[in-house]
Amino acid sequence: MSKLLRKPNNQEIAQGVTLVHDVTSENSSLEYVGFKIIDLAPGVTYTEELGKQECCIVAVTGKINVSDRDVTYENIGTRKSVFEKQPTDSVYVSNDHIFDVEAVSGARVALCYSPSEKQLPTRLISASENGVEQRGTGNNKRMVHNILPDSDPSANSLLVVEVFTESGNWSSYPPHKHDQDNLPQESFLEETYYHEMNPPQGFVFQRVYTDDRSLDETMTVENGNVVIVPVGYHPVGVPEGYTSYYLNVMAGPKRIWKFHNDPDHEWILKR
Ligand SMILES: O=C(O)C[C@@H](O)[C@H](O)C(=O)CO
Repeated sequence: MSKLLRKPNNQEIAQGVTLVHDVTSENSSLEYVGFKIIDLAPGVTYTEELGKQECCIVAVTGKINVSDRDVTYENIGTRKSVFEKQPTDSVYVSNDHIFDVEAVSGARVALCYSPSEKQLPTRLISASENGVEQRGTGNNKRMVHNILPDSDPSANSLLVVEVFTESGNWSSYPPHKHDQDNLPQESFLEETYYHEMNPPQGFVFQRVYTDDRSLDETMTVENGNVVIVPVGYHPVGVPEGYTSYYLNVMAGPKRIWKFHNDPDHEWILKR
C-alpha cells in the first residue's frame, strides 16, 4: 500500500465519535498540514484543545454547533451529501483555544490543522461566503468552493477548498505542483486530499510525482480515502459514470498558493 494513500480507519474514540482519518506530523511526512475526519452521532459533542495549531472546522455533511467557549455558532452545515454541490459552513478557530463540536444531526466533520502561534479571531465562514468558481474547459472542467483561499486573511497558514470533478473529467490538471519556497515563482504548500465519489462504489486515479521521478505513485482512490501530497504534481482523473469530490487542505511557510505547471503538459492550457 502506498504511503500516500490512507483508507478510513473508523476508530470509535468515544461513544458516538468515530475518528475516520487522522493525519498528523507524527504519522506522516507532513510538517505543515494536519487533517482529521470525524463522524458524530446526533447529540454527541467532540472537544479538542488546539495548542499551537489553528483549525478550520468544515461541516462536510450534517448540522453541528461549534463553540470556542466564547462564541458559539449554532446549527451550521448545509447538506446531507456533498453531492448536493452546495457550499457548506466552516469555522476558523485559532491556536490556544479549546473547541466543541456538537452534532445536531448525524454529521461528518473535517478538521484541518496547521501549526500557528499568532492568535486570530474565531470566525464563521458561512456557505454564502464561499467563492464558487468554474475552472477549465472541455474535459478539464471542475467546480471549486473556496472556503479559505489565500485572498481571505482569516488564517495564518491554512488554505481550504472543495473541488467537484464530473464524470470523465480531470482536475488539478494539467499537473501542477507547489513544493518550492521560491516566490514569486512558486510557493511551498503541503496538501491533503479527502475524496468522496458518487455513486460511492466509484474510484478515481491520482498521480503524485516529481520532476526527477524520485516520487511517482499512481493511486486508485476510493470513497472516503485520503491522499497525502508532501511534494510534487498531483493530478486527478475521474472515470466515466462517477462524480468526484475532494476537500483540499494546504499549508506551508507562506500563505500563498502559487503553483508551477508541469512544462511537459502546460500546452494543454494553450490549445
Ligand atoms: O483547480 C483544480 O483543479 C483544483 C486544484 O487546484 C486543487 O485545489 C489543487 O491541486 C491545489 O493545489
